[in-house]
Amino acid sequence: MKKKIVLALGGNALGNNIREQRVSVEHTAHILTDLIEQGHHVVVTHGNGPQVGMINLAFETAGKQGVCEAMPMATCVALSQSYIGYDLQNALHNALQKRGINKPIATLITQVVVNPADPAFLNPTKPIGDFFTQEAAEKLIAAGENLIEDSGRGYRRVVASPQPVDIIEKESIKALCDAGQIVITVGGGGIPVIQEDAKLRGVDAVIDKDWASSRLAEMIDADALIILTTVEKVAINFGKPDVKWLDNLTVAEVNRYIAEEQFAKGSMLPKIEAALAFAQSKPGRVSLITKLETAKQGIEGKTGTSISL
Ligand SMILES: NC(=O)OP(=O)(O)O
Repeated sequence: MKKKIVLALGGNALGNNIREQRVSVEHTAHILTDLIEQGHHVVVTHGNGPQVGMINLAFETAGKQGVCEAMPMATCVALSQSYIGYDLQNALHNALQKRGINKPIATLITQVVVNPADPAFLNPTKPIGDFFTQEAAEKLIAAGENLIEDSGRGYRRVVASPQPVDIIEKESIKALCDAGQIVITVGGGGIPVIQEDAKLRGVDAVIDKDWASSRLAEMIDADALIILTTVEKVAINFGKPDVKWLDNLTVAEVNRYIAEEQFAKGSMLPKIEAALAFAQSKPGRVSLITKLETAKQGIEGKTGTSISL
């Protein structure tokens, strides 16, 4: 069955730097083309953790040298949307052309409304940019910066990550989808903005792309939300001898595993919660968590971890 699918690309679909990204998006584009060739209507979203950190650091460094002013984080997210969107749009165009598929592709600069009273503004948790050694991190923390240890891989800067409340460009996304176009949107979770009287103002934050993708999937009435990550399936008792890889889950089962603290905070837990929110928003909606390489089999119900009511 042909489906309207919101597909959230993780870091492994993009790479961690400019060179890796160029190579990774070609591979990603061929897999997206497989889905498009099957007749699925694909809306692509993506993360930006490494990229937005790199952009922010570049402007901060240039600012310290008096070359230009430091760039506000909301503008750094906008730059990451356009730069990643360009690479994806270019690679997808080439992959589609190679198979003789003529389909318009549009990358949409997307603003996402957040609540200025969101407690996340008081507790930065979203890792961005490159990794630091403990020694380097301690110096930056002493200088007033926010860094945390990220999943045993080193220290990274962290910024606030409020919940997405609304997507300003949702009607444009719907119109492009309805016209049969491939849309790349809510890149990096969307540009975080707050509503002040009748105006929108960018704020210093990076929204979680899985949560923004879940909200988007609801708003455009998608059939499926696919969150791509580094593992083919979600597991409970992960890293233990009795590890169990999960196939098809109900909302109730997921809630039970969350209560048992089966999923790592800042890693699998936000993916599960975002997937759960979409799956329980309406009967018939399905969320799937899997790897980029197994997305096609996942849609066919052959692998991945799916969640439905
Ligand atoms: N914005 C966001 O969630 O990016 P990552 O997925 O790269 O962390």
